[in-house]
Amino acid sequence: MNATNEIIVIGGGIIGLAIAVDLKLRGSSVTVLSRDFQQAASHAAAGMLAPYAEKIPPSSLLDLCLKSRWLYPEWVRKIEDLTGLDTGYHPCGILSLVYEKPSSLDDTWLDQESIKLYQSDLGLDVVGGWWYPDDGQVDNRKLVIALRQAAINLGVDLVEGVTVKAIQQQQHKVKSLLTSNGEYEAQTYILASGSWASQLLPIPVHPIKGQMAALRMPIDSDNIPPLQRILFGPQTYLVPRQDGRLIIGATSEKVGWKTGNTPDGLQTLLSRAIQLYPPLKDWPIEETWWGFRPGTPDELPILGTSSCDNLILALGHYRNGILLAPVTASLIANLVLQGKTDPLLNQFRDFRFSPKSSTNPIMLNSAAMPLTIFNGKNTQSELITPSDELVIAGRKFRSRLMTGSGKYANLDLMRQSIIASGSCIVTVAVRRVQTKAPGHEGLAEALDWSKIWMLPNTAGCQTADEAIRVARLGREMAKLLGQEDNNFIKLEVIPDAKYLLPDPIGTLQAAEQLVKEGFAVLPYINADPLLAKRLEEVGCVTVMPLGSPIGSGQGIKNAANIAIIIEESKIPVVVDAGIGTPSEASYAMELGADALLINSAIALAQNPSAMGQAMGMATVAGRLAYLAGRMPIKHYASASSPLTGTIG
Ligand SMILES: Cc1cc2nc3c(=O)[nH]c(=O)nc-3n(C[C@H](O)[C@H](O)[C@H](O)COP(=O)(O)OP(=O)(O)OC[C@H]3O[C@@H](n4cnc5c(N)ncnc54)[C@H](O)[C@@H]3O)c2cc1C
Ligand SMILES: CC(=O)[C@@H](O)[C@H](O)COP(=O)(O)O
Repeated sequence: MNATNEIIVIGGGIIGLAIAVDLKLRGSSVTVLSRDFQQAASHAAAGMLAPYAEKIPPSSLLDLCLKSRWLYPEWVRKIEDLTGLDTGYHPCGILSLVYEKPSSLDDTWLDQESIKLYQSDLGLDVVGGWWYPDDGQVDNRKLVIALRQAAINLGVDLVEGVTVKAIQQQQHKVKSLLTSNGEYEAQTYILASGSWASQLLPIPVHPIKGQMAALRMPIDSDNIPPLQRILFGPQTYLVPRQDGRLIIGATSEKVGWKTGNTPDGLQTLLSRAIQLYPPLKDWPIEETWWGFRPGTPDELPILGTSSCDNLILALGHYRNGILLAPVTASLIANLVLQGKTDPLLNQFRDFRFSPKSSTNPIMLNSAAMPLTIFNGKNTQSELITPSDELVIAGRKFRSRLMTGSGKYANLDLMRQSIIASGSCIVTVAVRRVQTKAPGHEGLAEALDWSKIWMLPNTAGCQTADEAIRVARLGREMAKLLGQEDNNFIKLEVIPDAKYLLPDPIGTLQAAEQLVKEGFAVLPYINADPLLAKRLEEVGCVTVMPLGSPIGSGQGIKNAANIAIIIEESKIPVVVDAGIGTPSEASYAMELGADALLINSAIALAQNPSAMGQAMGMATVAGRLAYLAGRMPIKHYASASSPLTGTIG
């Protein structure tokens, strides 16, 4: 165990380093743990400080960006003074160029003739644009080097080449960090690990790849290069550095963690650049590279406190992390040291992705809802209101029915049945896919995983250790299918082959470990309210009590205990296993379950696709009935028609 620190920052990109320097300057003791400086987006970026050229509409994000741009000159001067190093800060202005004239023009618009006065030799397609004198650039590579040096000079403990493998939590607090360099403890932790944050916590941050290139600009007899201002065109920008390099950016690709420059990426990049400014076609290429922008579903950063009392989040800066570094550092340092959330941070809190929040939902496209027409209306799409979506670990799902993928006669039937059910979460047995067990060959290819959220499960594991190992494989499996940020695991620890009843102790042990490793754990349990509570306390994101043994079709045999779990749980309750008919599905939902998981009843029906649809409808019906509130039960009858005014 490393000595107890006051503050540990996870991630040594521009955001982590800027925060560490700010905290250290205010007297805190700070450690930064970071894996790889070269892999950081901060190294890959173009370094534009461009709130206007980026056309960020009036919003909290624009306010944040403008404040940061305003802080920039003073901030870089401080870093340069601390280190004697240049940061390449250059408020050179940005010329924003378009190929199509906008429909409404104000008096800042520059037409083709006027724009030539700002820059000659522009591409013939350029019809005009705008001049933003206050936007500018910093040389992000130089800046990060200077920030690292500043951190070292100030006495920040900068530990590089170390990977944080897990954030260990207990009772809503981070207890310690498991790293490739042993265990670290601190009073406060700041997560600033950019695109990789979702590997440690269930946070909706994902990589958006950008490919880049640098050319060497020629110079004239006075040593002046042809470009001195940034040119910001459609899907491309040219950033002339003061040392004569021209940075060309950037592609924007949702390809997960696929590294490397590609022929297609570079061709796109260079042809867009030549279209904007043709003379560069003859300039020598100096370097090509790529990086991962930390994207979020609403393209806003995630800043502020988290569900763990001593963990602060500073990530998801997407396209503007270089620009946003000074303001992020200042607001986060205030939050850590004074415990106050600045109103500027309000729109950026992580709880906007949580159940009670109505803004900016994370939408996962559901599989097609069953087209069931009653009175000419599509009942399902009308009846599920956006505010009634199922939310698990901050992720929203349109359907409350989860389905299994086993026991179908063939994969086509499985696919049709799942689509008919409207389910958008499908559980897959990791072990059976890995071993290509009968019915599981080709399963990965059979479903459209861009529409369906995979719920890997640890079926076939008899002990906690086995389940932990298989869960890790599950996470890799989801990644291979393009779900990089999928850290969900349906935890099954089942030593009993006859009734397939789960082992409560093994389940709790495995859940504790998997939560520490950053999994969103959905444990399958017997309907035991105390166990459900313990699992909630260790950080599971749902509990999944069984209705009756898996595959038995006996229905809901333990309604009283399930009702207690529902009453006591703060996390979603998913009734899993044993449901045999739509009426049983509806009953579980009427009890107040948040969701259901059904496999055998659909797969083994004579017409699985029709049964899938029926189960989907029953889930919706039960949910609506629960929300509507049932009538009271009475001992005696009470006539429906009025008794007054009856004849004779
Ligand atoms: C091609 C491209 C062009 C861009 N252009 C601009 C621009 O012009 N202007 C602008 O403002 N922004 C730009 N950006 C965005 C900007 O680069 C990012 O928003 C910003 O760098 C994010 O900084 P960060 O510190 O949060 O993340 P990063 O810079 O990615 O740093 C994260 C660090 O955390 C470390 N880490 C991750 N996981 C772990 C772990 N488990 N344990 C230990 N360490 C870990 C990583 O190794 C990395 O060093 C661009 C980005 C790209 C990719
Ligand atoms: C697929 C899966 O996870 C099952 O183990 C689950 O418990 C569903 O049970 P039924 O097959 O009884 O619906």
